[in-house]
Amino acid sequence: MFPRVNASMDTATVDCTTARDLSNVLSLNNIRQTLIRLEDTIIFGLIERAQFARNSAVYEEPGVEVPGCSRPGCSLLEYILRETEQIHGRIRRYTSPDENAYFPEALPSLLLPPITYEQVLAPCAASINLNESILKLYLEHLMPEITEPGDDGNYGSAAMYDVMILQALSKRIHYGKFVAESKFLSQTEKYTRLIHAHDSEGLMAAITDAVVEAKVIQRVARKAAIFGQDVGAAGDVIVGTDSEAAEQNAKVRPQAVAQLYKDWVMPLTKKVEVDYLLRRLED
Ligand SMILES: C=C(O[C@@H]1C=C(C(=O)O)C=C[C@H]1O)C(=O)O
Repeated sequence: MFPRVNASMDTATVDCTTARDLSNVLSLNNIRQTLIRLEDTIIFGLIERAQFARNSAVYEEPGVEVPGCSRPGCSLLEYILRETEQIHGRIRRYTSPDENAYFPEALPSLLLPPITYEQVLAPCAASINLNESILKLYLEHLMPEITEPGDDGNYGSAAMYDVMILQALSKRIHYGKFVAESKFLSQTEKYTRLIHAHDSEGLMAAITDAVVEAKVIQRVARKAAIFGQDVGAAGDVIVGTDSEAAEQNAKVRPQAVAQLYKDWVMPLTKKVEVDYLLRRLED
């Protein structure tokens, strides 16, 4: 996805990186397209997770017994998340500037030769990681909102979808670094002034686009209603998309997804943007 300098040994192999023009990577339109695509991943993940009960045992410490976990007494979710990062880490996932690990201190050595990426972001980007807040938001707010209370024993499936959603949320929210860089480049003087004045509120106001935010909220609610429909072989929609039917029958409530974006996803994305900008001029 991001431009790389030395294609190293595996140019012909499948990787998430393809050479692209830098101005393309930082065009706000392209960044917005990526954010829109990530909405699909997040909503499909929520739909998958919502078919299972809350299954609190997955999150308790210690809940389900996981003898192999590197931290004694850790939850099943932590175990699956850590182990997933071990596998993905070996194939360079967390060397890409658009990926952030939940356990960055525990990343494994690489199995594939390293990639040198184009320096798209300022150096501070590497140390901005809001995953702790994302995990907290997921467990305390999102999980109770999208799942029915109870225990259906599907611990593995629940944890697997939790990991998928957590990774997608993390990518979406940390994409704020690219949004911020793009906005900084398009109005460098204005942002430089705010950065020198350490004006977080001014930066927050400058990056905020209320019209875009309103569209995001409307779009994700609509997507949740559409993706949650059952479609017959002839293309007939079995569950209606009018708002009442959608709320009642949807696999994940459209309003819950809209609320998630309004209260958490966009505010955290903007926090990433402001954190990045405050440090944008550091060496
Ligand atoms: C992503 C942008 O920046 C900000 C963050 C948004 C978001 O998280 O979706 C939306 C609008 C802006 O307030 C943008 O302008 O497109």
